[in-house]
Amino acid sequence: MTATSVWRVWAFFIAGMIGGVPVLAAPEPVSLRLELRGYSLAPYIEFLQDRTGALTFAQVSAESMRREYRRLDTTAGGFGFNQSAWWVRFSLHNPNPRSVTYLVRQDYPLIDQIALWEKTPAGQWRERRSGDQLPFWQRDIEHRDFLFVFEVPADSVATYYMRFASKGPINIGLFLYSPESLIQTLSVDQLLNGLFYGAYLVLIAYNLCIFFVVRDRVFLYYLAYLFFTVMNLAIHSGFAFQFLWPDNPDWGNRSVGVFAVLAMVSVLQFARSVLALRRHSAALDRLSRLAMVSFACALPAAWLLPYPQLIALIALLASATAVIVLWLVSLRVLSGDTSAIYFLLAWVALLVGIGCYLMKSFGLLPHNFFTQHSTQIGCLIEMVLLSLALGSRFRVFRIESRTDSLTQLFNRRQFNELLQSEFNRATRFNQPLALLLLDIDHFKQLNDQFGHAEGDKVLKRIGGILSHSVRKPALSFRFGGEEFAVILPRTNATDAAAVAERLRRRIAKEFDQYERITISVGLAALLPTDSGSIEGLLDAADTALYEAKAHGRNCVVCSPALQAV
Ligand SMILES: Nc1nc2c(ncn2[C@@H]2O[C@H](COP(=O)(O)OP(=O)(O)OP(=O)(O)O)[C@@H](O)[C@H]2O)c(=O)[nH]1
Repeated sequence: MTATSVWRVWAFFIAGMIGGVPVLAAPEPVSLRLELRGYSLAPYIEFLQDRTGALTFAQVSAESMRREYRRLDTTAGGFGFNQSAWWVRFSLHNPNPRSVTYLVRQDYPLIDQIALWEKTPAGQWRERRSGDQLPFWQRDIEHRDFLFVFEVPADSVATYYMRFASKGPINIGLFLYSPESLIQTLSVDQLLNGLFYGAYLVLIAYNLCIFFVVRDRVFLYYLAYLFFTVMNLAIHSGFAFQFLWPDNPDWGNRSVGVFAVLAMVSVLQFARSVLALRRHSAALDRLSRLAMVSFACALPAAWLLPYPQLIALIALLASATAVIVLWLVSLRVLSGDTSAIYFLLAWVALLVGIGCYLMKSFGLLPHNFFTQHSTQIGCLIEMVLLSLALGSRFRVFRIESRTDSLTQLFNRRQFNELLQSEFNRATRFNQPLALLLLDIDHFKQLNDQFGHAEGDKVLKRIGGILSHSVRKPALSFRFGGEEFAVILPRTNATDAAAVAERLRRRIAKEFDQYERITISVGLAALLPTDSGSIEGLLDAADTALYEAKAHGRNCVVCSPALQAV
């Protein structure tokens, strides 16, 4: 993700440019007869744009200004970035014979200043102030969103005014709740947020443990990206202000830029590392490093630039990061990198999540739980898939660590492990086990005459012949240098000798462009007994190979000590 939060802000910026279509007819008051649960006030709102931000409550509430108000006919008022203050007016009708209490929730928490005016029973206008520029404890109710409590007198219509002003984007999303319904909504909210952030904490703890075990830096980069992503989500949902820096509204505003940049730098570093760009493409690696350094240079902007310019810069960087990562990952997918496939799916999940959020902001999708939280859901899916990308990378490493890179046969390390396990199995089930050691004859001469590169080609071709000719349960290995090995489980000396002879002939026929390429084979077979050992088997095969060389090469020799078994 490139700073989820930034996309959210970007959404409001764009929504602000196209949203808020004015409708002239004044809206009806909201009737409080209803059991209101998260009831959107949007259809009941009138708004007034105060371009200089200088109008006073007395001015905007004057009868002469009545006609200046416009109706908001969208589900959320995205007014984007501007210098204006936005005045909002709505009325609540209480037809009941007693006063009732209701709450209004503003669901976008990054608004600098919110003020609310209501009439007291004595007929005076009373002002209440909130906003993320005030310390958290000054709120009516200490909640991450802005909550205002209203007491609507019996059998009356009460009108309320609100003023929104912010250096960031303005998004007005007002919802009405009865106290009971708010408690129900908040408890579901809490459960879902607990699950969501809990899942992140589990991912962080799990990957931290893995990092301590495997000590691979890619986990650190992943953890950094994970952490900065959670911080971005927490900042934009208001949790960070509520729980992390409730007394520091100034840092609250700057943190938007700081964590967005850190998330972008860390995702690029993670992509470089998990896709092993340095190994696969120096050009792509340089490009991603360049992007990282330029993004890191934007960090001081969080302190130096005015907020709207900062957000514009970050939105630009976020778009660049989205494209760069998509490009890097797609190129690696085309090269057949499995980790990159997971990475691509993860990135797509994130972009789809952001896309749904943007479409909701534009009114193209309905405002519901999924569209409201699609960015968070996209992020979570992204993080799980990135974890799988890491797992796939380790699978590749594991395969590489037991494979010989030139011949693609198992390497010596794997030989030791598999010989041990085949030996144990043969002992347990009292079955025969045979071992062939194959060595190319006069390979040094071939290297000297045709060069090392040609020697490598021969090794590769012999590796190919072995892997095609030796079928499971038999296993072939590059034992080292110009030497190969074949383990033949459940095979006695006679059958093993036949296999060895077949391989010798096959290789002798294979190469006609060089003078002649042949192999010598040492064979040892045993029926494991208490006295038998792996070392004994290996020594016997080695001695037999030595004898094959001594007998003029291009032949198979069975170890006399063991062949009778
Ligand atoms: N091209 C190439 N040569 C290798 C590789 N590993 C070992 N060699 C060469 O294999 C040759 C082995 O030489 P020697 O041990 O003298 O054996 P030889 O020439 O095959 O002689 P005999 O085994 O006695 O028939 C050396 O020249 C090594 O440099 C490799 O990965 N690639």
